Amino acid sequence: MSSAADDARYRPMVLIRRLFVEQGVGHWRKYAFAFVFMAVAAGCTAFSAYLIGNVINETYVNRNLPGIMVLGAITVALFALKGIATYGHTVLLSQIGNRIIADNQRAVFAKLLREGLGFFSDRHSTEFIARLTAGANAATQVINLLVMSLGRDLLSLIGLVTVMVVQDPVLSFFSFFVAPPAFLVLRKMVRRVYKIGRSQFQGGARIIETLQETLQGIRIVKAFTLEPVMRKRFDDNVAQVEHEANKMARVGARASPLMETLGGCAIAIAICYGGYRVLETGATPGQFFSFITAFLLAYEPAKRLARLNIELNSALVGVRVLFEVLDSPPSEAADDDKPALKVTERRIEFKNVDFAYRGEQPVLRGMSFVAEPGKLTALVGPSGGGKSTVFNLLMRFYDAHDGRVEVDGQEVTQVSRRSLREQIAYVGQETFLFRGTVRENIAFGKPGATEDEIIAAAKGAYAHDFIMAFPAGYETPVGEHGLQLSGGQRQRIAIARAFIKNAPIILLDEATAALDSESELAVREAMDRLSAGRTTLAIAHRLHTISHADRIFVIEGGHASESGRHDDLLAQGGRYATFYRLQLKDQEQPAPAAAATG
Ligand SMILES: Nc1ncnc2c1ncn2[C@@H]1O[C@H](COP(=O)(O)OP(=O)(O)OP(=O)(O)O)[C@@H](O)[C@H]1O
Repeated sequence: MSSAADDARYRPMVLIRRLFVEQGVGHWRKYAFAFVFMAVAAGCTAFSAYLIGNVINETYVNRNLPGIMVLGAITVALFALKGIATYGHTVLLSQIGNRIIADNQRAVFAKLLREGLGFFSDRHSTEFIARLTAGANAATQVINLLVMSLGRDLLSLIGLVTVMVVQDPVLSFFSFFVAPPAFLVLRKMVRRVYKIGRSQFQGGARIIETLQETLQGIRIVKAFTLEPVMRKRFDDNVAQVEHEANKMARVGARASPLMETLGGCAIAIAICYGGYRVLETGATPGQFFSFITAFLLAYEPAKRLARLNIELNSALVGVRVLFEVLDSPPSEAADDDKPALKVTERRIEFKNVDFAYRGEQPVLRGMSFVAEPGKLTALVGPSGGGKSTVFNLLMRFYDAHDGRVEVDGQEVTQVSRRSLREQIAYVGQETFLFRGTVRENIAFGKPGATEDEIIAAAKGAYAHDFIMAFPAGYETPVGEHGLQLSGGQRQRIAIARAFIKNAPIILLDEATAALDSESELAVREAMDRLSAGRTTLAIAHRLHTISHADRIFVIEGGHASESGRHDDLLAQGGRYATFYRLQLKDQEQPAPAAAATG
């Protein structure tokens, strides 16, 4: 729910002012040209209404054929000019609109990249997609609505009303009596439209959410035959949006009967009183027809202007959402002005670190350990013990609440995030491959990498041979989630990506958990090569994968409860020894059983 302060910050007038000041003003030259074109088009419309009077008089009163011919020629010229002017302002406004959409999309995307991990774990990713698309479009819609209304409609109205007043001031006065009641009715509808617009927007966002979630989890959806469940979810969302859209249509159209009746009254007055003046007072029929033409032509722009508030309020829902995204302070504020991390020895140390993701629930409690330079240090322990959290703090996805996380004696919070992350190569549990080719995915580790570097990295990760076996080799597309590759192949491409980064610190998070023995062996060999000579911190669930580690820390309850080499820990007969025995037993049993750690 939005607070009262937020509501004040996002009042329609505030949003409109910000839109123009922050997004519209930069395009003022194009807007000025567009206004000139709109003024020309409006002038043509008004003048054509004025000319009708002359046409009628020349035809019926003066019976002047050459005069009628001239009027015909002028009409062609007028409409051609109007066509050119309409083309001009339409193209200009579209160009400005497209630029504003693009700028907003860039701004929202840049904002998202400045957010920390906490921001994303609290929200559903599709929320951003809905905001990115709907918000950016709504900004353009609002600006164009206002520009078109003030430019095209208001200028046309001013021109046509001028013609009406020139032709018959008294009749004009009587015809305008319908305006005040029409405005009163429309005012009442605006609030309701805004409310329905918000709920319509949220429904639309949920449709995108369900769609994206289903696509991302399509394997699970199919494997668990969840199609009916997903269809029901989708149907419910679509039905809600349809319901809101119908409601919006009803409310939006509710004014029509009254507006049309009032319009009919005004036209009837014009016809009766104007006809009476022609018949009884000798006014020229040209005047009368010109007035009626101007009146009828003014009817549409007047209706559009009267409904402007409704249209605006419906579009402002999206603008508010857009500004809410852009206004919130980034949770990972830029810190490039901090000194860069200077890696000398490559020593990592956690000193009595406390941390909680949420409120009072501590995840790390007095976590202390050292990863010695150039050595393999393993973190093992039960699921939820805090192993991945150690990585999160080391890469500064989150900051420790107490204690120190140091690299070569420098506290990580005192150096810039960029310089810290540049020194770390990370291979995660889930291998994420970006849309693109194998080559591009490896090169993400080092933008601008040469062909030789890419091949060397792939060879280092034992990936070169299988990549070359693909018909397209390094140019093989790997799809949005790398679906065409096996788990082991994806892992090795991820390791190649870490290889090419050539960072002094390596973080490996349970990279072999999902692999069969053969793939696991290949990936382990690749990881061993990657680790050689670098400081490596590895999270492992299957203890045999790190039995050769230089030092193993058992992480339990948010701190390191035991540490030592594999053999020493076994000899100690503590928690590590228990885990190890349990895992051995699991492996001996034919039925799959849950590993004791993780
Ligand atoms: N983003 C988050 N927000 C809130 N709580 C979190 C978040 N990430 C992890 N936690 C919680 O922190 C605790 C430690 O999680 P962590 O992922 O560090 O454990 P782990 O030892 O790596 O577990 P696993 O072996 O299962 O991967 C868990 O209780 C988990 O629920």
